Amino acid sequence: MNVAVKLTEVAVGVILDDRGQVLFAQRPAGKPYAGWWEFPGGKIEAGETVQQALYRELEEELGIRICDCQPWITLQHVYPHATVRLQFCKVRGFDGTPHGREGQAYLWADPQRPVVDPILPAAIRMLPWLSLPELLRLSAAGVLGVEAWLARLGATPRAMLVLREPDLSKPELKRVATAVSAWRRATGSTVLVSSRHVHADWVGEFDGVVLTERDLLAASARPAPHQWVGASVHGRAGIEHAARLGLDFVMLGAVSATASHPGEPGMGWTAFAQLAAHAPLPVYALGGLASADLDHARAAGGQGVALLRGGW
Ligand SMILES: Nc1nc2c([nH]c(=O)n2[C@H]2C[C@H](O)[C@@H](COP(=O)(O)OP(=O)(O)OP(=O)(O)O)O2)c(=O)[nH]1
Repeated sequence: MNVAVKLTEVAVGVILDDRGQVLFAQRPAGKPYAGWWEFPGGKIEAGETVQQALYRELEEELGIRICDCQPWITLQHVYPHATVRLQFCKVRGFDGTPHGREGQAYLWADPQRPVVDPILPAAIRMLPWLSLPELLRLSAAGVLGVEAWLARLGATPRAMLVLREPDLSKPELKRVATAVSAWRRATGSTVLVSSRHVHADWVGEFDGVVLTERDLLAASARPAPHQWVGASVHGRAGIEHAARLGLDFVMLGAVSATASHPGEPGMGWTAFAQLAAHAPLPVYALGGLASADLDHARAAGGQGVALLRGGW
């Protein structure tokens, strides 16, 4: 027998300052999980949108009026007291100075070294995702030429890079991978390698892997022991499988027409938003984009943009 689960809808604000710190709030006495830390927010009332609920909650709790708020992650969590659907939004702009109007404690902290403890289980999942950049660069030696791309890479400061070169010969790949490893060490950058290359002996040092959609759908567990595991996907099935495996992000595309697939129009921002704004993990927009598209991606609930030609 199917028993319908009552879902409590919650709007949550991940409030960021200019230094990348986030605002944590302590749950007050009298509520479930009293004393635990969370991101500010609360239940969505009948007839409210997520943004309206968040505006109201943050004004009531913190005395701030938010003015820059975008959807980010949506996930469900089963607690003994309730099954909640949490819609986490990134808040980058607000008027007023946060102060605990209902007597709760608040604290700005670095999400990588939060000084608060314990943090609610559903909120703690956001912390590693908060260190993902908004701009993910895909290597472009195949499309720009090895020498031209390596020169541009050398002039690029610390970044997160995906090494993915389907069209290079083995010796070219080896040369590119050696140069990427040296750049990674020199800049303190993070390098992920496409799963199509991961077993090659030239691969060098790297920090994670990005699964092709085919490798993702064939996997039944998160590949170990990488720090970061992402996947390239084309739709809902890929997003859902990546979330089931506990991956860190997906790249979803193609959003716009790309030079590598001429004549294919891309899904467009509306279709991207329908998938990204409800995804339970960070989603990068991929395909025919430039850094100027970052605002579109943010507004559509994306983590940011993944750039191939447009990144160099
Ligand atoms: N605000 C917030 N709630 C979270 C987070 N993570 C998480 O699992 N939750 C859960 C805890 C609660 O079950 C639910 C939020 O409900 P709540 O009781 O705090 O909401 P509220 O402020 O509207 O409460 P109330 O006035 O109706 O009592 O979501 C988070 O980071 N922030």
